[in-house]
Amino acid sequence: MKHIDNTPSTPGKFKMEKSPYNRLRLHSSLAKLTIWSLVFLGLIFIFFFRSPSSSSSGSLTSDPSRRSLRTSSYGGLAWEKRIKASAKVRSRNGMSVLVTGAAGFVGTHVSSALKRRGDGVLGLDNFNDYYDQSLKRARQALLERSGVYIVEGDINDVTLLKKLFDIVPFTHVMHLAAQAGVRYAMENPSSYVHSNIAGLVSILEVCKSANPQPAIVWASSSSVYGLNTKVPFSEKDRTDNPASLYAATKKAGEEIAHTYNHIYGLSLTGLRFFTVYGPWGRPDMAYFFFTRDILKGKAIQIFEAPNHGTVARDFTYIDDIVKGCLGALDTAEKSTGSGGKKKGPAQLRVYNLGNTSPVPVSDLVSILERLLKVKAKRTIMKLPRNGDVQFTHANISLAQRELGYKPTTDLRTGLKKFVRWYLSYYGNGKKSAQ
Ligand SMILES: O=C(O)[C@H]1O[C@H](OP(=O)(O)OP(=O)(O)OC[C@H]2O[C@@H](n3ccc(=O)[nH]c3=O)[C@H](O)[C@@H]2O)[C@H](O)[C@@H](O)[C@H]1O
Repeated sequence: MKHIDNTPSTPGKFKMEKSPYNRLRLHSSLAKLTIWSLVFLGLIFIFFFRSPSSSSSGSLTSDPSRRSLRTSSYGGLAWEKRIKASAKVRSRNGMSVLVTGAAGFVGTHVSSALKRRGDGVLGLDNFNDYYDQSLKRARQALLERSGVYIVEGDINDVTLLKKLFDIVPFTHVMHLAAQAGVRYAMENPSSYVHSNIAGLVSILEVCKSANPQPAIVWASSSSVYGLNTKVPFSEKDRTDNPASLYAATKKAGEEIAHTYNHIYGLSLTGLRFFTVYGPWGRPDMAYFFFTRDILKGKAIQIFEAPNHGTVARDFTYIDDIVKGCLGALDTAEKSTGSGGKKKGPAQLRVYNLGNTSPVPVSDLVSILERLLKVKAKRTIMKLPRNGDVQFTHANISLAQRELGYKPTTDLRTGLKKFVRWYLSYYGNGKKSAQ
């Protein structure tokens, strides 16, 4: 091999680098260098794209249950300016409220109502893909037009939460971010633990250390009444028969709230929402996807309890729920702790926010048929054992007395408003919800 190496191909013209073999060697070394450089670059690329951004805690990316894999990026003067402007109180005695889950159904309505009356509002939402993200973006655009900024981030991102409290001394937190839906808990159980338990604890941890500590109002659920048979459901009833993991995480949230109130003097109010519906609603809820499917001519399943038992819900219209949320915020007393230490007893409350008139699901479908002027293709199905309960019915006397809560919208009136919104949003059923 050596002699070939040193033998010039053309006498007098020997140039090592021009030897075909050496060229080959050079090429092969270049190729190796390129391959190794590519491998190296690839590793750097993988490292950077898999590791959390420096400004995010990383808990979002490390949890496989989450469907919003975008890490939030935040910081900077412009960002802080937007936050301050959004949270600025514009009315006398107004409050500055951090609304978690602000791009959600209830979150959007509550944020907008608070802003309208001059309170300062800052939203927080992780825009996960549990349902159509474009609907969440449309709600965000709606809020932006009224001056509410939504910070994109996860409630488990404690670094972000602390930063928000550094920028704004929130007087109140309206904690609505959650993994909703009773049936989806069978598909993705860890998402419920991530949002409804770990996320709640993150919020409370940051609130307990904040100075001043804010008062917290948060979303519990009618589902905590589980398999109870005594109706209407009262706050005094036991809540240890959950029928779904969703319900169990909301019940756990109520116990966690008790602990933070007891140890740290946080003022905490849990609101047990009863099947909230209305414009800008959640596409995973029956009234919403029934509307979509009826318009498409697709069959819908109506659940029935054993022995042809009626399945019914105390459907509650969004505007009534918003009034209940504002009533809870307005009557919330201050937290008593400071520097992470309790200074005295603090308020701990829980309220039913329902409509007090349960309606069978089959009647809901009849109302939709009339409003949409389309006959539904009904299939009757046995109530599946996946978290659903047969009925819900709220006793709201406590909320009435203490929050001034008084629902005024019956299901027909509320669905009429929903259908009007649905048709204008999705364009007369031609473009339909996903
Ligand atoms: O109050 C709550 O705390 C919860 O309310 C809501 O749960 P639910 O009351 O179960 O609402 P939703 O799914 O709309 O089903 C409505 C009815 O349709 C029946 N239903 C449902 C689906 C179907 O295909 N057929 C059917 O008959 C079904 O059996 C039920 O009777 C929220 O989703 C939940 O996040 C939580 O906030």
